[in-house]
Amino acid sequence: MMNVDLQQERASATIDSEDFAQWWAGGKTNLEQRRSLESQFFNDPQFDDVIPASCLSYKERYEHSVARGTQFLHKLRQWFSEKQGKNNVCDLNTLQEFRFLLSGPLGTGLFQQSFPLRLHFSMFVSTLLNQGTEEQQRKWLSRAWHMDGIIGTYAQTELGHGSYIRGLETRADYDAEHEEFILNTPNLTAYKWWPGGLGQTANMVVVLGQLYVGEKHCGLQSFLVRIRDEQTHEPILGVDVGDIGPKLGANCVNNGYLGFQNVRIPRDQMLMKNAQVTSDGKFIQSGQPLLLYGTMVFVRVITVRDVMFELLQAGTIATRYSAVRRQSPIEPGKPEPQILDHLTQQAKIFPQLARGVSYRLVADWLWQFYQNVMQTLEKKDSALASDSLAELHAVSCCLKAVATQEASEGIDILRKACGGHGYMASANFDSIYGLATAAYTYEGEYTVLLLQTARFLVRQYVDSLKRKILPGSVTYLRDVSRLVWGKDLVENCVRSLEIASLEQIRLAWQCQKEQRKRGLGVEQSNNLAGRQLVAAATAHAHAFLTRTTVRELRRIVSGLKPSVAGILTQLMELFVLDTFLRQAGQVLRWNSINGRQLRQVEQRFEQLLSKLRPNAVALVDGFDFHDRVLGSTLGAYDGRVYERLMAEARRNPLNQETVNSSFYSHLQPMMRGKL
Ligand SMILES: CCCCCCCCCCCCC/C=C/C(=O)SCCNC(=O)CCNC(=O)[C@H](O)C(C)(C)COP(=O)(O)OP(=O)(O)OC[C@H]1O[C@@H](n2cnc3c(N)ncnc32)[C@H](O)[C@@H]1OP(=O)(O)O
Ligand SMILES: Cc1cc2nc3c(=O)[nH]c(=O)nc-3n(C[C@H](O)[C@H](O)[C@H](O)COP(=O)(O)OP(=O)(O)OC[C@H]3O[C@@H](n4cnc5c(N)ncnc54)[C@H](O)[C@@H]3O)c2cc1C
Repeated sequence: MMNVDLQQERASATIDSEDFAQWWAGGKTNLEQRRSLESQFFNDPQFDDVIPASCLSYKERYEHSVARGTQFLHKLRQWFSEKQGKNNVCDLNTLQEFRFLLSGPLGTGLFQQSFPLRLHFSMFVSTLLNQGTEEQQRKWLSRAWHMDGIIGTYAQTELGHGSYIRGLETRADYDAEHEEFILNTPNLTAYKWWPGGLGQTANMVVVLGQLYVGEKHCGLQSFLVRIRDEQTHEPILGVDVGDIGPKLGANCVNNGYLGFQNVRIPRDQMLMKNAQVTSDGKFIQSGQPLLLYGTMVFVRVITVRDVMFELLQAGTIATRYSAVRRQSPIEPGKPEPQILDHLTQQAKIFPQLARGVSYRLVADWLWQFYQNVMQTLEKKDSALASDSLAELHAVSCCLKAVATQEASEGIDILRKACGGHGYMASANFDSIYGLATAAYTYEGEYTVLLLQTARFLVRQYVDSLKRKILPGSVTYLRDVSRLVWGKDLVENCVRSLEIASLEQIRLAWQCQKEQRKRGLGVEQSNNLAGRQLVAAATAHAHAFLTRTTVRELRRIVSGLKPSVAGILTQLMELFVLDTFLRQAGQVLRWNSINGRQLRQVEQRFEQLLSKLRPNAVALVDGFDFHDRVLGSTLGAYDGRVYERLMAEARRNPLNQETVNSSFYSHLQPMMRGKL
């Protein structure tokens, strides 16, 4: 039976959640296909949970995720190859599509704490694709794609170094006589530490190590290394491998450690698309060295989409729960309202929904931009390629940093918006938050990535002073006009964010110059200007996110059904106004905006909350998360929150006996003074 409040919400909404769901899924066919695929898995008893996953031990969780992961991949592959037909070869688009099935809603529905085979596709296969020569791809790619004797992962980070990649200590020495590389872990800090699936799952890795040919250091290169025997799965001689242990979240990923002692691999297992070692030991750098970092760029790009889903999963749970939960009369003597009617509750939840929708539009744009840059890189026009890569790096770094930070913060706001019940593991905010906050750190830590973007921004700012043509993402730096507060509030807000960004970049540049004038070197000056540089990259990200959201929505809006267009326009506006208000410190620092104008924004913000209120439940229904994807007692479609909370408590293994054995062994002796 459906909760009556949710029934009422759905009946009185002015948008059709099905229309929204079709747009969200990329069309009716896509939506139907996704639902049919999900039902094949979610209705299959072999994918049911007997015991709540949160009640399993760490080891049991791993074993469960491998058992389920292999069944999942087997079934999914069959479905995917039928769908792809003859096109079932591994290229960038196919990989992205498949990876999305693993880590998007379907994968999340089956693995709330992720699973260890994910890295094989997102990082191992993508590295072969990006960094392997054609010959290497012929040898390895199809096998890897079909997991034919190969389960891979990406081993870059070490115990001692993660952010500063050039500091990695793993060594690969070329032995010309045997045409082999010899891999070594010279000390404890050189142990690989963190790679997902490395602990007990993977049998091959892409390893990043410092290449030496004789005495000559040839920089970091990537190597394909077998670490476990294909048949027995025992570690190869000289390989020391294991799992690093429980973490704050993502506890089924099987993150591992790895050390090498004189492990030999053939010469053709260095990935040689951009750099080669000839058989007689000549090192040739034939491509742009930075392409070695290509896998990281790829994952940063797709992470924006991953955290968008996590934020909206949490948003769906909090919205439905807030429509079911009744508490605290607004007027004395009146019935307790749905907590969603408290304006402050709307102000916690709706901006997160708006942010998620904005990330969706920006993630689509970013993926397109990534593909365009990849095509440019193939054209071998080195100047153009290097400019495009620099822009892609800068944009993807700040978007990944800010999106993961805001999504994690948003998920925690949504968790708190569910009061005490939000803290239950069965509400599922812990898993969702655990994954989102991991993304804040992995694939480039937040501050470290913002500093990368800031370098690019300062350079573009200096170019703007020289009146040079600027890349698309920063053309606004050419516009030095002051803010003219007009009728269009959205435009006022976006423009003031752009001005704040421009001025903050200018300030960061001035700080660097001041330090240089004091006689400090470039690096020390950058370090001392660090706070301003991070503020500049953050301000740029906000300006870019708002401008891109507005532009992308306007580009597509005419092709949408009026009710979908209407709610998306409200959400876009809410996102822009919310960003402006949250960044008010920066905005007011760099723009002349008076109290009346600020109040105008606040009033419109509050008005938008009221406008969205009647459609909130229909909107989150439109994201079309299956109950299994939400995995939450608070967020299920039928709204039977209290029944589910109680049923889940009763399923808890502790409640399977009326008296636990610890009573006889400890409590009773304590009470009888017999300890
Ligand atoms: C079921 C559903 C579940 C979903 C969720 C599941 C979660 C669990 C599983 C998730 C899987 C996670 C997988 C994670 C994997 C990893 O984390 S892999 C390791 C990633 N590591 C990093 O990202 C390290 C970050 N550090 C760096 O990238 C770099 O070291 C640096 C910070 C960028 C600095 O590099 P350095 O070599 O020191 O170079 P610099 O001297 O600073 O820069 C030189 C110039 O190069 C430019 N540059 C740097 N990187 C790139 C690049 N990638 N592309 C292009 N250009 C680059 C840099 O800007 C410099 O340019 P100039 O300013 O012009 O000199
Ligand atoms: C869940 C998870 C999964 C992961 N999966 C993988 C994987 O599959 N493969 C893999 O190779 N790695 C993986 N990693 C490792 C991950 O990429 C690194 O942890 C990440 O890049 C951060 O590096 P670090 O741990 O060295 O942090 P640190 O760099 O030590 O960061 C600590 C602090 O130092 C600051 N700091 C560091 N450098 C600078 C600087 N230049 N300027 C200013 N401040 C600085 C940071 O801002 C931060 O506040 C994973 C990590 C996690 C958490």
